[in-house]
Amino acid sequence: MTSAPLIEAKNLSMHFKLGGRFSPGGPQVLRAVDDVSLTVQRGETLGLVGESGCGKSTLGRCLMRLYRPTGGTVLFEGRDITATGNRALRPLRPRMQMVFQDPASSLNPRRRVGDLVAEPLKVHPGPDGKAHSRAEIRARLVELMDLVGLQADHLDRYPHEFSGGQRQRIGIARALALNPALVVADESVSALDVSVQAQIVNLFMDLQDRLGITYVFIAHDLSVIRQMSRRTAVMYLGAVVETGSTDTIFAQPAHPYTGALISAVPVPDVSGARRERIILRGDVPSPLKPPPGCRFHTRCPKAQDRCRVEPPLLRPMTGGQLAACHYPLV
Ligand SMILES: Nc1ncnc2c1ncn2[C@@H]1O[C@H](COP(=O)(O)OP(=O)(O)OP(=O)(O)O)[C@@H](O)[C@H]1O
Repeated sequence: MTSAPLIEAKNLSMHFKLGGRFSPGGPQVLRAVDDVSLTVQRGETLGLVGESGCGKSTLGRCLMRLYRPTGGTVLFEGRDITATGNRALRPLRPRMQMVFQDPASSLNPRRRVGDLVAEPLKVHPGPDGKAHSRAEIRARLVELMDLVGLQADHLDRYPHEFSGGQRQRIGIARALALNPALVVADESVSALDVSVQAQIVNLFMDLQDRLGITYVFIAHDLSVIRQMSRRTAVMYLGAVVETGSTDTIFAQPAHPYTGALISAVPVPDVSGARRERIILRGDVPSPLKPPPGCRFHTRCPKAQDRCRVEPPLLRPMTGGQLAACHYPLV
């Protein structure tokens, strides 16, 4: 057994080139992900949290190599896959799967559930290199339905016959079809009602217990992140500003941005203490032109002169987490 992390990103960047020579502003570079390093151990969940547009989905897609990063490296099971071509990636594809936010748009409405869930099994051969037989596929479909809490007779129905939560179960069954080691769940419960959300979160956790799957769980909802993930990375404007144990980050946020996110939601505090609400001023700056120094300084209630010029590096805080801040909260 190797102790290498399942997935590791080192100084990962994804810069999109926008416009061209002839567009009004000329070519521009959008720094969706900027110098991010993180590791995810086998069988754990890393929560990725941050406001809309901070780069969570782009980072998830780089980790899965759906995007080829413009800088840095991605290691999957210890192997550098940063620049691996599509052909060489193909045998790895079954090992990493994505569950999206809106199952309605990712499931073709004209195909039966059985066909939708079977598709990955038809595209990819089994571990022995042979195509799956019809009997194998049927048996696997029944098994998958059971795993996600649906019934075998659901396989003959169409997606529109299901509720939002059930459709997400179908999306999860499809993602699990090939026994992935890594699942990147991108806002996978965000579109669901709160009670249904809880059921799907429980399903994700139950599947992790049973199958040992590793999750990168992307959400803007902190309570979902808190429930799901042992470790959390907080992103702001393309960068990770704080990362560490979820319990520590929620109990003692060090970065003022994390503090503001946590203070904005009614998260029960074990000590019974009321948190002071930290109000952020202004809007998130454009990733086309991130502020110099600390990229959060334009909105930070604690910003000082140094923050406007010197970019803070991630460094250990008293609670044990890492935070990129010159003047942390703790
Ligand atoms: N293919 C692309 N081309 C150009 N810009 C992109 C592309 N994909 C994302 N972006 C930009 O990159 C930034 C990060 O987007 P991303 O979707 O990763 O953020 P996010 O945190 O996942 O937000 P959301 O929760 O709203 O999806 C945004 O400014 C977005 O407009």
